[in-house]
Amino acid sequence: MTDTPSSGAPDQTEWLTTSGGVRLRETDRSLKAGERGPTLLQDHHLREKITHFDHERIPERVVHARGAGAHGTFTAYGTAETVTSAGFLAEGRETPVFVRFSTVLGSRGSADTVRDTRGFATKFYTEEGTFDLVGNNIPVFFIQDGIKFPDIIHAGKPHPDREIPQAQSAHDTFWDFVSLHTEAQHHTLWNMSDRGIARSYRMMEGFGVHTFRLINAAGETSLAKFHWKPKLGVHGLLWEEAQMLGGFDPDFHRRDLADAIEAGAHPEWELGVQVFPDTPQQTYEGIDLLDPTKLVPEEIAPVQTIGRLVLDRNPDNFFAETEQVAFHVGNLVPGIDVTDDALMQARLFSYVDTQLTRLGGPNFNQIPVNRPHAPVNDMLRDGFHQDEVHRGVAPYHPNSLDAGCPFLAGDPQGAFLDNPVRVPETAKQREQPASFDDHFSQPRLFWLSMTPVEKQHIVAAYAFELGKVHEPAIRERQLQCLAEIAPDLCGGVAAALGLTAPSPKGELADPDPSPALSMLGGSYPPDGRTVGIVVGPDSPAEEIDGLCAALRGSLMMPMVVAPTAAPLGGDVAVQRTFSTARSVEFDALVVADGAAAVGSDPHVMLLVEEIFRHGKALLAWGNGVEVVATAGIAVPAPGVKAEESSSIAAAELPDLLGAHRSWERFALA
Ligand code: HEM
Repeated sequence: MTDTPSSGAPDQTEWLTTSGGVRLRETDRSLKAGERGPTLLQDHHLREKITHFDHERIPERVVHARGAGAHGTFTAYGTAETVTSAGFLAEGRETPVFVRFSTVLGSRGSADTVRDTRGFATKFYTEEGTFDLVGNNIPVFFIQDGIKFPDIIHAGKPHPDREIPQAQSAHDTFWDFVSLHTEAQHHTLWNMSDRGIARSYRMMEGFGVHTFRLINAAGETSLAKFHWKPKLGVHGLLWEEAQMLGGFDPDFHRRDLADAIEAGAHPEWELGVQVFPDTPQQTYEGIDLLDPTKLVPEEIAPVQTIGRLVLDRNPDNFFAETEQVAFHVGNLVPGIDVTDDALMQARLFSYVDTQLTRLGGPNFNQIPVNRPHAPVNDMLRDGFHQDEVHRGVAPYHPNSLDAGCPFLAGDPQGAFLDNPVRVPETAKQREQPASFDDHFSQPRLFWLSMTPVEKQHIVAAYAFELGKVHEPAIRERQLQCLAEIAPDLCGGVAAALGLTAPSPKGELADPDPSPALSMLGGSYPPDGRTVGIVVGPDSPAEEIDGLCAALRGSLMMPMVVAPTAAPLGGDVAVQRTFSTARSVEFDALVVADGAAAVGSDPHVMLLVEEIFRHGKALLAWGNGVEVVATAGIAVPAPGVKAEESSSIAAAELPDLLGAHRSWERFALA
């Protein structure tokens, strides 16, 4: 587990030096007049060390400040070649990538497991230049026009007077805005679902959100939406787990990503596209493709997979890579272009603008993680943090002094060609299409597509969030919005708040549910799942060792939980003691033979009880079964089993973890 740094040997030379390379014989004591001082201004090493430290921090991102990154490779299937000429999507082409996952609202040091949208930004270092797919784990957005971005973010961030609450949407200003600006209701509903509290970055879908324009080799265009589909399925935490993790392990997602990669359980996604004809209306089946608060159900526009992403390397240095990476929606390659989506258009301005401040000037593309892998010859010169030593005398075009170089490329040389999309003859206006006024039919589609347990979680999430809102008028206004989405949703939330549910003012839409929107169903590999193994002092060390090896062999991550940190039997490492373990770290718990010796230790009882309550797999063998019984849990129950041996437990776990939880247990409760 990555409690300690593990990213390899430092790359410094053997001797400690100044930044000028002069070797130092002392770094613990400053240069003083005599033993007792004062300290001398001439101490260059002291001044350099302190000055550099004083300037170590850069501004955090104005949004998405908290994140974690990883390197990997994208391999194209070639199935997109009919719709785009992008070279990196040609069959078999392998492209290095860097991905940064993030939360939106919290500061750099905020907890990972808060209820929020997650960023999913991918930098493809293609041979034709850098392509950034800067997406989220939710396919729709709060606003239809980028001019509203400062408004939604100001509303979601902590209140400006006291700078609280941190990384939360459960407060007055957020609900004030989304209940007034009702186009935000669809995205908000996704946030209130278990998508808002992802189990892991590895278990999230990703979406480009906007509609892009693709151009193929023949110059034909189509419209498309990008989707990332995780190999491990889409899973959430329970709200109680998310809150507990905020205290027990605020770095839960960051740790999970790094640990899984280190354990060889490399996270994987398939990239897919929904492709639509590029018609003048830019609609599909009545859905406006330029409205980023709307999705196109997969049932009417299937996602066609076009490649595979594998993340297999942790960054060596968080600041250099994860913190300094600079994504930009305008980083496009030939074959992929933007559309007139007014949200996307504002983003084209915002990212570089903010990075000029965040990364200290205009040369941030020279930072290693941002450097294109394609050759660069850009005639951009000088400025803060200029690392290049440009040769020649003529950084202008045209010129005759540098032999006319650099040349402009044409079509056959792989230039990015601006697609000659027709701009309608029209007046300048601050307006939008009438279809953008429909704010409730798609949230209703989402609600109708949920399973009963997902609906239960959504009602509970609204009840929690609105329960934290102090202003009664805001709660009531939000309840009215819920009434426009679904009276049963509104009724459930109103009952939990002790309020009367209002009736809808508008007519309810009648969309066909989209089962693809549900997170439930399917069975997935157990890669990188953590399994706690509770042992007693006399548990069979060799067997425990074998169990750990078997779990690691199936890419799971065992953690032995023992009364003390002393290695079991002298050489089986213990990762958690009873007092440092908490159930929320584990996807499953195995109680080993020999554990009965600990009797009804309150930590172990709590561990077993929470694992059961949270619907996680709970296995025991030998007298470990007595521990489960002492905790008051009947064996067997769905996902709770007494096994004959540790090897049977190891064999059963992948299946039990495949569905993430024993959902039947919630129905029983
Ligand atoms: C569909 C809508 C949007 C999505 C999917 C999205 C996604 C993201 C993601 C994933 C990041 C984190 C990038 C990273 O990891 O470094 C980010 C950062 C950011 N986004 Fe957006 N965003 C959206 C809308 C907007 C809009 C409308 C604006 C402004 C008009 C905006 C401005 C920013 C800014 C300023 C940052 C910080 C960038 C940095 O400092 O590097 N975003 N966004």
